[in-house]
Amino acid sequence: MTTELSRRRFADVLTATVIAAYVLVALGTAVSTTDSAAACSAWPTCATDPIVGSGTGDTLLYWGHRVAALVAGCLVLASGLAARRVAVGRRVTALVGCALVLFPVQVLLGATIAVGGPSVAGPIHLALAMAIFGCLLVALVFTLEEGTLEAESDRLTPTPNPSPDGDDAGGVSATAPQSAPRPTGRLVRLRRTIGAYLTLTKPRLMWLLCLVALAGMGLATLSGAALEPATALATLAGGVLAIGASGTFNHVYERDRDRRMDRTADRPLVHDLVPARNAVAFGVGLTVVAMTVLLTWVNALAAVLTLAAIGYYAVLYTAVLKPNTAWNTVLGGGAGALPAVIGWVAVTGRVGLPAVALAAVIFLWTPAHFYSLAIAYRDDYARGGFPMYPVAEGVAAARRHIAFYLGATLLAASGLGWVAGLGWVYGVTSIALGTVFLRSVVRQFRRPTDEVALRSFYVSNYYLGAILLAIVLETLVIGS
Ligand code: HEM
Ligand SMILES: CC(C)=CCC/C(C)=C/CC/C(C)=C/COP(=O)(O)OP(=O)(O)O
Repeated sequence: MTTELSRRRFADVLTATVIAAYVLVALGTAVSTTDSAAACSAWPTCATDPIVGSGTGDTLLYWGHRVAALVAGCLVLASGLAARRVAVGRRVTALVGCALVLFPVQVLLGATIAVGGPSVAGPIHLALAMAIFGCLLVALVFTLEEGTLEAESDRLTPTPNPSPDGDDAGGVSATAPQSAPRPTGRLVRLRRTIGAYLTLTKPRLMWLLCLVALAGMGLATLSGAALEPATALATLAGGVLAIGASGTFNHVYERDRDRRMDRTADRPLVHDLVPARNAVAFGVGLTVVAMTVLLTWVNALAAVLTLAAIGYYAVLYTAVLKPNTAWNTVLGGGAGALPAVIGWVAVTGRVGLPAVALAAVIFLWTPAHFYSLAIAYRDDYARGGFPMYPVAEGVAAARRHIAFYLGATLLAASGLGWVAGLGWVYGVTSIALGTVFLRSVVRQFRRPTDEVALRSFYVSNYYLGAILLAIVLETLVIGS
């Protein structure tokens, strides 16, 4: 009991340390991409009065970074001391020990940068900060796992949409849907058919994917290119049509498996609300209109990349990866990452590094986003015959991967801020929502229920939505 309690306390301290280390990375990136470092050229205090000196948000960032470094340093020390007292295992002790050794080196590097040391110190400082965060996060995951695994089987609740007869994973569902009764009125029928076609386009995915493309366009303006409103509108319109097309092809290909899954059993093709042949024609039509819009009002490269994205989602992900490998989500993430590059290309006509950095953030975020949902719906995916990661490798392995991909996403998002030169709006948003995302994932270990996993899924969307909005704000609203 006492051991349990002290291990739990250790996990609390380590969670706080991981959050502090993340805040430090994100603040450090924001400091180096703003002019705030110029306001202070001494260490550990500034030569001038920091507040009276400028009083800007940039100065607050700068001081925030120093204070966060102090707090994080104390917490790393506290974690190191606690690891010696609590029976946490050698892996955890070694990882916390690494962070403890690296931290003073990092402080010295920081001081060197503050007093105007060599420019190579900056990237090394960022890399070391990421290494410290990585060590602490992995240590936290191992610690939390020790407390989670025993309780696992008792505490995982049934999937959110359990079939009425409690059909087991892997079996063909006894809940195969009946075709819905046909409505009689013509207007009702028309409304229902339009609704069915709309559902085929997967409209719920569109807001976030449009934000990805808009952020890509915003980043391009930082490189000096001008964004015409007509280009932005045409790119988004082409993107929405393309997502609609690929979503439609996905519905057609998966209609038999969708029938077996509770979450998808009400889809239009399952109920023959739209004949498969008409759906294919609809998808082809949307693709043609998307290409026409992009070729007429944007540029050829944006059109080619959009066609590649449709092929990626509809063929590579849906037909090849999803039914055949547990790596489907990781490899499939490229489809969702492409709109970042498409947005940038729409403005500049070529591919650029910040766009690739944004694409990397989306790519790494995708497993952290989807595995939580796949945990909650694991039985359903098993019924559909899909080897999603939690189905193929188990919930514990999936949860561990969520934490690692989350860490990689947070670091990649800081790298994006650095590469693109984003400022304090992006920095503060990343810190606030990144912390919420981190806490929601830690909660999955503490309370391993499907409800908590689902909540984490939604938080992943808010996190990405918020940092994309911050990029749009900073580049297209404040910066314009
Ligand atoms: C392999 C990659 C991905 C997989 C397997 C995946 C899977 C899913 C699934 C199964 C849903 C629930 C859909 C529904 O019930 O209608 C969903 C919802 C969603 N996904 Fe993803 N996703 C992926 C990538 C992405 C990407 C790249 C984005 C955007 C950048 C995205 C944004 C969303 C949004 C906004 C929702 C809607 C959440 C809501 O209902 O409010 N997803 N995802
Ligand atoms: C510009 C362009 C065309 C971009 C394509 C972007 C895109 C649609 C990304 C993929 C998102 C995705 C795989 C969602 C659903 O997964 P799922 O199909 O496995 O979900 P399901 O189980 O609900 O069918």
